[in-house]
Amino acid sequence: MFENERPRDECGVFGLYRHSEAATLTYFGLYALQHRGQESAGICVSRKNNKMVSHKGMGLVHDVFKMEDLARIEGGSAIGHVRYSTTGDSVLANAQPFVAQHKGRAYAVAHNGNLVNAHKLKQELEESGSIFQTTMDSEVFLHLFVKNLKDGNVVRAIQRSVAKIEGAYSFVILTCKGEVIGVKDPNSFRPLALGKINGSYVLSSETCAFDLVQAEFVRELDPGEIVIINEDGVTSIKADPEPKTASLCIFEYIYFARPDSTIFGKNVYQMRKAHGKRLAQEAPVDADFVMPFPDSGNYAAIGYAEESGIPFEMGMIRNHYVGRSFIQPTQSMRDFAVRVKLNPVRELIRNKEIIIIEDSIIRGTTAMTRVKALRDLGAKKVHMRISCPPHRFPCYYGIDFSSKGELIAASKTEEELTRYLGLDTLHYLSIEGMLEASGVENPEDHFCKACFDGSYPVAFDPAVTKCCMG
Ligand SMILES: O=P(O)(O)OC[C@H]1O[C@H](OP(=O)(O)OP(=O)(O)O)[C@H](O)[C@@H]1O
Ligand SMILES: NC(=O)CC[C@H](N)C(=O)O
Ligand code: SF4
Repeated sequence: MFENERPRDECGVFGLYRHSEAATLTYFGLYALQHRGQESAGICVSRKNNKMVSHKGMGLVHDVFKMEDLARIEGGSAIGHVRYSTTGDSVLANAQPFVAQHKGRAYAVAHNGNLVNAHKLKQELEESGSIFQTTMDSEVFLHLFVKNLKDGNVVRAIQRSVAKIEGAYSFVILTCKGEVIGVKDPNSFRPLALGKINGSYVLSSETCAFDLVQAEFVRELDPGEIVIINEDGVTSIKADPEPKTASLCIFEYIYFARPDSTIFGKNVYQMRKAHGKRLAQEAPVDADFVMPFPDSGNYAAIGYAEESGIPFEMGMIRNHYVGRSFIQPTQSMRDFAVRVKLNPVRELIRNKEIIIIEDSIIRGTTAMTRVKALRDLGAKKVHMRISCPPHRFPCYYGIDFSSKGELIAASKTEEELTRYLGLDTLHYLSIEGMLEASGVENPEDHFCKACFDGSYPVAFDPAVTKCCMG
């Protein structure tokens, strides 16, 4: 894991029920979700006679799809996926949607999340004769699904299959009849929303994709809900019994989701700003200006500046032609990659006291090299404030930092980190501050925050690694 030693983005899913431009709109949907996965992209479209066509490739959405690819698969219902791997290698065979044929019928699934018992289930399935085509956790679901499809009842087969899997899943499923089905795990780790477009329905990881395709937001799926979109409209089947406590990934707000999206009932921009305001209350310090490490730090920095009354400056400029995460094999190349991404505005920095707002520190590469750059330009004092608590524990639910050794805050105290990063002062947002500023009732029963406090909502086998399915 962690070749680039940075948190990797995670997957985005999109689905659209019967539309003359289903493939093109799904392409635009994936474009809007690109920040969730930059490894591979794919679209799968239903056809008459229980068939499907798909187009998948490694890389970014605009590299994978040419206009002629979309024209070739246009029409029907469509589902799409942008991937960043959490289980299984980054190879074309693992690009999603994953498609399977069963008794002359095709089914496809696009998955955001991570199944913590996939390894065990795969062993059981192989014992009973299943042959796997990929090394992804997501494939296990489709094997269970076809095994449970004996009487041809798709919804019952989904219900029986989700009863077996554990962990995080927001699935978008396409059946050979063109039905589009959304499924959310009972903990609701990852977002998934329903929208309406020209009398048809659409599903997306984030609402920013609805804005792009001009769909109207209807609602988010509930924990454990299955939504079936077909010629009868939308049918919802609630989990039985209904889940009591959700564990929505709070790190979606801090880093992953786009600020123009509304997830889990709250706008991401406003949540980040509220975290920044709280950070200003918890860790005030005097300075000439507040500046973010863009992009994800921008919104908490606005909140910090507003609350503290200290001016806001964009002291560091982000190169927009570099992705969020990019794999570099050596430390010197990683340092170079961060230099490409973030460059200081030198005229602003000399002799100034600065407060940097950063959304998170994972390995510390960004903070280390960019603080040094500010020092080299003559900054008088450099304070850093982080708009989330220290990352001390790995994530097993769909974010790819699954090894404690890579998390710099797992082995260093705040004081040690201050020295290591060359800062005058460093403060993280407290766990209580993060939860209280979120503005939800009973946040302890609402969010997953396991990477900060180690209280994991779903049990997992720590021996299971990213490559355990190979
Ligand atoms: O401590 P590190 O290992 O350097 O990781 C943390 C950095 O990585 C992320 O930036 P990223 O480029 O992924 O996304 P962004 O442009 O949305 O901030 C995050 O916002 C931090 O800046
Ligand atoms: N980040 C994700 O949501 C990844 C989905 C799935 N576990 C995969 O590795 O493809
Ligand atoms: S462990 Fe952290 S990143 Fe993973 S789901 Fe929980 S809050 Fe999100």
